[in-house]
Parts: sequence; structure tokens; C-alpha cells
Amino acid sequence: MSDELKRGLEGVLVAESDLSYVDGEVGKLVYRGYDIEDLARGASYEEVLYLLWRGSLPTREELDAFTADLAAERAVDDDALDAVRTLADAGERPMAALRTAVSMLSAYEPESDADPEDLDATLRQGRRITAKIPTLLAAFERARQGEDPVAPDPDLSHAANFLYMLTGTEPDDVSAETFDMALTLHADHGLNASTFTAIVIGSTMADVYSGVTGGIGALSGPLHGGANQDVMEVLQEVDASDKDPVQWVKDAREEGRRIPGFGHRVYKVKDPRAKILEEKLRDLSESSGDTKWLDYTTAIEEYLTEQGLLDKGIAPNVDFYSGSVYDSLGIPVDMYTPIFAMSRAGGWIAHMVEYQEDNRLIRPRARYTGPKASEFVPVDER
Ligand SMILES: CC(=O)SCCNC(=O)CCNC(=O)[C@H](O)C(C)(C)COP(=O)(O)OP(=O)(O)OC[C@H]1O[C@@H](n2cnc3c(N)ncnc32)[C@H](O)[C@@H]1OP(=O)(O)O
Ligand SMILES: O=C([O-])CC(=O)C(=O)O
Repeated sequence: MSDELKRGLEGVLVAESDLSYVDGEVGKLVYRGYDIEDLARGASYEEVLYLLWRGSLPTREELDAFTADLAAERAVDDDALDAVRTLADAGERPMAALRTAVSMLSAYEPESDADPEDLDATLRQGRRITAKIPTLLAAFERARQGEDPVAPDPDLSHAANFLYMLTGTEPDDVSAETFDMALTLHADHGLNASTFTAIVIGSTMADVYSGVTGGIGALSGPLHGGANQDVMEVLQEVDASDKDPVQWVKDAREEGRRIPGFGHRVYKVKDPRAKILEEKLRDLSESSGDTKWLDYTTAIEEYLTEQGLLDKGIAPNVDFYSGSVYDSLGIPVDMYTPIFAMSRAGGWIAHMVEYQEDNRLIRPRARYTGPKASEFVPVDER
């Protein structure tokens, strides 16, 4: 037993996985060997889910059947929709509302008695969760706006249907494709904090609802998925102030603040997903003629590069550009992290099942630094 302490489990190997590989030195990400750029540009989110859950890219026929099965699971029980409305009325934050709502979904799971070792049943449960998360999120956002939920349309893709349920209007092709690409980019990323949370939960042979609920909790933090909202809030703060973005960053650095959307535990160069989203933002900004967020993010990145941050391995991560892209789709800022969860649920489920195929309870240890022999004194004598 080694006594070497690895804070934050940095670099510690805890599992084998065929799902995704992150090369942080060169900025490369693959899902089952396929480069993220090829998948983002050429595959739908449904294809990526199939790849992650079934092990290979689907044929057209397989994809059609898979897409139909997923779409057939989108409807959410009325009681769960009522609960979502209650959470919205109570002013709950969207990630917390999603965490509660996903946990509640298990009450309506038709295979809730399945043997935990029946991983086909786990995958079917995971499919139900993945299909229903967009329905929950859209209903939550509409409830906040005082609107009724929009029923899912089984003829629309996972991405297009979410935008449709959010706004009540079928999205145009550019919006649907952009959103689909964002879902693909966020679907999996090795043993990031939320995926690790999900597999720790899965390693007790707990059910997939528990794993996804835990994953949502872990993703919500500002050091992880919550950073996409923080980035947009910074951009909005800059916009509302009399500062330019560079001045804002200078002040923030002087105050010792971290810049959201920069830095990564694995990437020491720019995140390949950030590159793809930046390009997307450039296209969208140029075609709309509104380049404000692009100008701000570019100015911040250029300034931090001049300041040598990139040389120190602190580079833009996926969260730096995603928010600006979502803004162009008219999505409210505090829904950005829930959208990340909508996509990453696919990765959490894939990792839980893969881990459970050769399960070993995850149970590390802490170096004990407390006293070893304190004398107990009864409460009334202390
Ligand atoms: C989807 C995702 O989860 S991507 C990550 C999203 N999170 C963010 O964007 C939040 C901002 N970034 C961060 O807080 C960090 O970069 C993390 C948490 C993502 C990774 O951090 P770690 O691997 O733990 O690196 P650590 O915290 O040790 O930082 C190393 C050094 O870089 C600095 N640094 C890291 N990120 C930043 C940043 N965003 N801005 C300024 N400095 C930073 C730290 O201050 C530290 O400097 P020091 O050695 O002089 O003290
Ligand atoms: O890998 C990580 O640590 C964080 C991340 O980028 C992700 O989860 O997508």
C-alpha cells in the first residue's frame, strides 16, 4: 500500500476505459478513437450516444431505430412536470432543479426492480433519463416564464426537439445543427469530476438514477461545468460596466481572481472543443452581424496570451466559448450548465455501465492527521 498522497487524485489511474481519450499536451480528444472534430462536424448527438453506449458508430438502419427508441421515451409523467413547476415557482436554481427532477424520475421507472447486474436494463434506464432531461429542462424554463410545457415532437432530433420544447417554435437548421454540435462536444471527457462521481456511485452497484443525480451535483460547481455560466456573466458584467474586457481581466487578476473558462486539469494547451466552438461563434457572429461576445472573448484570450498564461498551460477550456454560442440561440444564461448536463448524461451512463462490467468498489483512503487516542469525557462533564 503506497503512502504517496495525490491531492485531487491528479494523474491517478483508477480504471480502464474505451470511451474517450484526452491528450492534454497536444489538445486532442477522441471518443472511441474518433476525433472530436470529425464527430462534431459529421455525427449527430444520437450517433455519438450510440457510439458511447453500444461501442461502434451505427449504420443508417441502426441509427433510425435507436433515434426512434430514444424519442419514444421523451414524455415525462405529469406529477414530475408538476414538481418541476413547483421548483420553478420556488425560485430553485436550474441545476438544483434538474438534480431533484432526475432523482424523482426514478419513481416512474418501469424497470425499477431490475437486477443491478443487468446492464442492458441499466442502459435502457439510462436511455429514459437521457430522453427525459430535455423535457424536464424545457418545462422548468417555460414554468419560470409562466408558460405551459410544450409536448415533445418525436419527429425532431434530440437537439431540435429541446429547442422546440423551450421556445414552442421549431428551430431553423443552423440553430438545430449548432446545438447538436454543442451536445456532441460535451458528451464525454474521460474521468472528469462528474463522471468520476457517477462511477463512484455506480461502483456500489447503485442505480443509474443515483449516478446521474450525483453527476449533476458535481457538474454544477464553478470549477467544472458551472464555469460556462460564469463566463457569460463576466461578459455581461463587462458589457454593463464602463470597462473594456482587457481592463476587467487586469482588475480581476490584480484581485487574485481566476478567469472562468481558463485552465484545465488535463489540457495544457487550448481545449480542442473550445477551438471548434470559437469557430462556430465566429460563423454565427459574422452571419448575424453581432460580434460583441466574439470581440470580448477574443480580447480576453489575446490579453491573457500576451501575459504568458497560455505558456503556463492555462488556456481556454470548453466553457470559454460555449456560453456565447448558446446566447446566439437565445438560451438563458443559467440554463447553460443544465445543457452541459443534458449532454454529459450520455457519458455518465456509458462510464457507469462500462465500469460495472468489471466492477470494483471504489474506496480510496485519506491519510489520517487527527489525534489517535483522545480521552472521552461525557457531555455534562465537558
Ligand atoms: C468542463 C470543465 O470542467 S473545464 C474547467 C472549467 N472551470 C473553469 O474554467 C474555472 C477556472 N479554472 C480553474 O479553476 C482551474 O483551471 C481548474 C479547476 C479547471 C483546474 O485547476 P487545477 O488543475 O486544479 O490547477 P490549479 O488550481 O492547481 O492551478 C494551477 C495554477 O494555475 C492558476 N490558474 C488555474 N486556472 C486559472 C484561471 N482560470 N485563471 C487564473 N489562474 C488560473 C492557479 O492559480 C495556479 O497558479 P499557482 O500555481 O501560481 O498557484
Ligand atoms: O475533463 C475535465 O476535467 C473537465 C472537462 O473538461 C469536462 O468534463 O468536459
